[in-house]
Amino acid sequence: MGPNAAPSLFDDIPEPQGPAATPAAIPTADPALTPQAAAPRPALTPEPAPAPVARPADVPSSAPLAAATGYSASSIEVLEGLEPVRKRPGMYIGGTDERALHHLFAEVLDNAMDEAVARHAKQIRVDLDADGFLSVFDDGRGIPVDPHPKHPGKSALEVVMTVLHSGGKFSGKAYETSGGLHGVGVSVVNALSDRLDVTVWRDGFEWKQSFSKGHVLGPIQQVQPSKKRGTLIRFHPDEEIFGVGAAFKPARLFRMARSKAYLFRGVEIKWTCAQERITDATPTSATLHFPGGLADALTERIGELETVTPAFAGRVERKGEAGAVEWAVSWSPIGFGEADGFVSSYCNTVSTPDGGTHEAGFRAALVKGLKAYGELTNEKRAGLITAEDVIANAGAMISVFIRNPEFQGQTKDRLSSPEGARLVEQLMRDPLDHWLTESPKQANTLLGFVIERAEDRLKRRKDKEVQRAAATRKLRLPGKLSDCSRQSAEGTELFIVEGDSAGGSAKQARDRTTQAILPLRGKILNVASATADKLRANVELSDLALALGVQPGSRFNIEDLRYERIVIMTDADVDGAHIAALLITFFYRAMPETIRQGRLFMALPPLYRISAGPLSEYARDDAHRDELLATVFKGKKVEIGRFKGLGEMMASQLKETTMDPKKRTLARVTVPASEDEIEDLVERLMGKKAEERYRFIQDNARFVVDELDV
Ligand SMILES: Nc1ncnc2c1ncn2[C@@H]1O[C@H](COP(=O)(O)OP(=O)(O)OP(=O)(O)O)[C@@H](O)[C@H]1O
Ligand SMILES: [Mg+2]
Ligand SMILES: [Mg+2]
Repeated sequence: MGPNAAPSLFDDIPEPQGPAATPAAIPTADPALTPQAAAPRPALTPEPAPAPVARPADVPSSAPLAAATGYSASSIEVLEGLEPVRKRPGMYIGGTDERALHHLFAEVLDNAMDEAVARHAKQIRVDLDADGFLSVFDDGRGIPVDPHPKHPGKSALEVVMTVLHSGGKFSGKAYETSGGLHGVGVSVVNALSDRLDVTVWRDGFEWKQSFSKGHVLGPIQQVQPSKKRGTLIRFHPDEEIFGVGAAFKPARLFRMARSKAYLFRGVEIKWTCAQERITDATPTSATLHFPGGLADALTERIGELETVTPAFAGRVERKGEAGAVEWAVSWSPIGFGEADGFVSSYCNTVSTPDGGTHEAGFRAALVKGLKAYGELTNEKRAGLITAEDVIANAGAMISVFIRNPEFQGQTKDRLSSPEGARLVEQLMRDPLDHWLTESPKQANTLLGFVIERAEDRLKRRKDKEVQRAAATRKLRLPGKLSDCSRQSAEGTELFIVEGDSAGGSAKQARDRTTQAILPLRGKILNVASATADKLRANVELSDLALALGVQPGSRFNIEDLRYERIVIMTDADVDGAHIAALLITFFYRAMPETIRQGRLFMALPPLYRISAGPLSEYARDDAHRDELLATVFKGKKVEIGRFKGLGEMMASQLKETTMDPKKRTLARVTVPASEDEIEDLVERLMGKKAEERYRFIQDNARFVVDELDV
């Protein structure tokens, strides 16, 4: 950090919207985050001595070998039909967790979307019932029901549902640019459902067939004459695979359905969900239809965030052959929610969270376009720009339609067709050049912004080099910090304490080698509602960042952190809790990575000291006190002392109860583990809806999460 770093602190922390709120980032318990320290790893078992194996020289035929090891031709199994799917679901849906469970919906919805994109269906209906069954209907052509030429006695429908690699999307005759391509999707859903019913309307009739765990329950039924068209798949995931109680999450289904509607203007998705399944703000019914496509999706995502320029959005179809690109991108100086930027990409309406060639093409188009514009306008610094600089603060959505795409795996998390990059780069370049030259003012603003990112990056790199070179030299640290003597971060802790007197006790109680103390003197702000300007001006918070060796906001880098752990140590009273809540909020807003990586803790100082003669114990709260009185001190004449604050404790007491790693208990601050929950949390804490946030805080007014000894 340079000498005038302070004014640049906090300049890119998202501004909160709505009225003030206090505690935030009050995470829920997450057993996955229990530290390794608390649960020692099992010792490695010693290398096993090589098992005695008969050598070929000793045995003329392999028969005795087979007998000895039990491994012979009969050990090699061939799994029939859908058995492999049930035996190894991971290969088909990436696991059996919540994400995998929702992938079942993606498969069925993808098939319905393929009908829509091929312009045979206009409407899709998604419905989650009270009994946990999920239905997807589309008014497309309907899965063919006539007898299959290669599977006598079976309808095409049955083949599609029970035979892997059966489908109408291999040749490109029935579909042009489909998300489906393996002929696997819906058969996998069938294999992993304890019940699946298909209804098809076509050829003048309604048809029906049912399955369980991939097995057909009876031949296809011709139910009644009907003029309707379409396919309805209603299914229930098998608890044997996904675990007892596994159930679809309405919020997640809704989000998936909504993003599909954004990806193709020609479709309307009707959503309904049984009220009793809903635990959050997800609507029970909605019609999703977005004629504005990705441009609308981005607008919604950006909300009222300040952006550098109006969004750059467009859609281009390739002439003569199948292929199209649609995109929308905007840049935000303060980041998007908890991240600096994001790229959401899709191929043939299938979400590709791990990116791939289309994202590469997108980045290449932007970098080349901006550099070319820089040359045109004689801005030499444009030469510095890399893809990283262009993308860092961008919020981008990109959707491509290509024939025969290639993905990694059945869950299609990453697009690997080289054509993805070529297509996007080619089709985007002209519109980008036009957009830039059409409005030089906005183009210059954007170019300037991106160049700044590039210069920042270069400066950061240089700073880091300097920092390394001066590793042993004293860094510029706030005066009130009592640093520890160890140079590396490993095994070190920073205690943030409230007030000078507590700071004094903590200084005496600490282990100088590994424990540093930073007393906060003035009032810290209500960080949840303060503007970035106010945060910047707050000396206490600036000093905290300096002591930690990091820059808050988008330039935060967890590797800069000077300590392994950060411990908030405040008095065990209401004021202390308030300050702790403000600090957690600050970390959550300005350096959420510290929480995500489990580096932020709360100390748990005692409130009472109870003694009877030579016997003495500390109690953390009233309940703990009562428990001790009823057990350890039962029937004894006791003296109870209440600590008014940390500063009142003797250094030895503070050490013994709160700071000594061998005796104390710390609480780790965590955030909910799943992406969904984090998104929800961010939405509620940072979002525009004050009443939402208020309710959330009320529901979660506690922060001690995982108690653990570290
Ligand atoms: N809603 C639908 N409307 C019409 N045909 C469908 C529908 N759903 C499935 N099909 C037919 O069933 C075939 C098999 O579907 P399945 O999902 O198993 O594989 P796929 O979509 O071809 O490829 P992928 O494994 O990549 O999803 C499809 O290719 C299509 O011909
Ligand atoms: Mg499919
Ligand atoms: Mg199939």
